[in-house]
Amino acid sequence: MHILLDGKSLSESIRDQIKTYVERITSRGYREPSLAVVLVGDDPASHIYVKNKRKACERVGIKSLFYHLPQNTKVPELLDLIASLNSDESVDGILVQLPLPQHIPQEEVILSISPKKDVDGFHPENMGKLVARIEGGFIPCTPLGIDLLLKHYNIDLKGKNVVIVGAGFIVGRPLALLMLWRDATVCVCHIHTKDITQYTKKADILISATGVPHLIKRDMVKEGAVVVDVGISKVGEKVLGDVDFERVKDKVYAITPVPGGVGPMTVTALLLNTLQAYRQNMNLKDGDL
Ligand SMILES: Nc1nc2c(c(=O)[nH]1)N[C@@H](CN(C=O)c1ccc(C(=O)N[C@@H](CCC(=O)O)C(=O)O)cc1)CN2
Repeated sequence: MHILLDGKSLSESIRDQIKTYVERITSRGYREPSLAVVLVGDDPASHIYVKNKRKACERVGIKSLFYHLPQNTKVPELLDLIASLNSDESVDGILVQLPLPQHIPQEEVILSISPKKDVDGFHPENMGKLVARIEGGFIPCTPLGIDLLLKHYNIDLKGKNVVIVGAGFIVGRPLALLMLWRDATVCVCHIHTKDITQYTKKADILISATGVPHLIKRDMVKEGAVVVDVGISKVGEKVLGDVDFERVKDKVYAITPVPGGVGPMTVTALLLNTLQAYRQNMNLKDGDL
């Protein structure tokens, strides 16, 4: 391995810059940016992610408003809350933590969030901008975090074979669109793909987002590839990624660790999206600050 793609340290440096920006803007009399975080139910992992997101907001001076609704919340109650957040001018971004309890239709909830406040980038208007390569929409946080990480380490994507394992709504599908936007040749493998190794072995850049611990073995990776691991699974006391890091690391040019790779970049991308929502809401232009 030549390079460890260190999302933790890149995140710290981006968050320092965000903090400086927020301090500067508030010292000039503007209000602080704000993010409303909505959590429905008691999924333990979601609780941890939400706690981390709120802590990250507070550290950079973004106000976080937290709405914790019970597991048996009725759909209209959640939609009413979102409607009131949509019309509250002091709220810049709205995030509904996924997954939602089974009785709540995810699509209906996502559609109810104002695209201007959709800092997760899941609303079809923002996904559409990703398809059409229109600047100014919100890019989903994990794909944006990966893009920033690859850019920071000067990993060029133009004409490269990017193979994504996992076609989920939060990572795989929007990431494929973003990689296409970066002029990569993109292949997406999913649960019905036969013999994924034939694809992964051809990847210049292999990105796995399945949540299956150690799915990606040494013989599935091309020599000198860049490997990005989005998976996080708890196995006993251990946190494992999708990639068998110890056996893969000396075969590749660059690889992300788990933890400390893509995870912190996801949260940092959320802070950047919230800042973007704030600047658009406050009508701030680049020259203003
Ligand atoms: N509304 C959303 N819901 C969900 C999203 C999302 O982007 N928006 N993504 C995932 C979970 N997720 C953020 O919500 C997330 C997962 C993991 C991490 C992270 O920092 N991981 C650490 C390891 C943490 C551990 O030890 O368990 C790391 O990789 O270093 C951040 C965010 C589903 N839901």
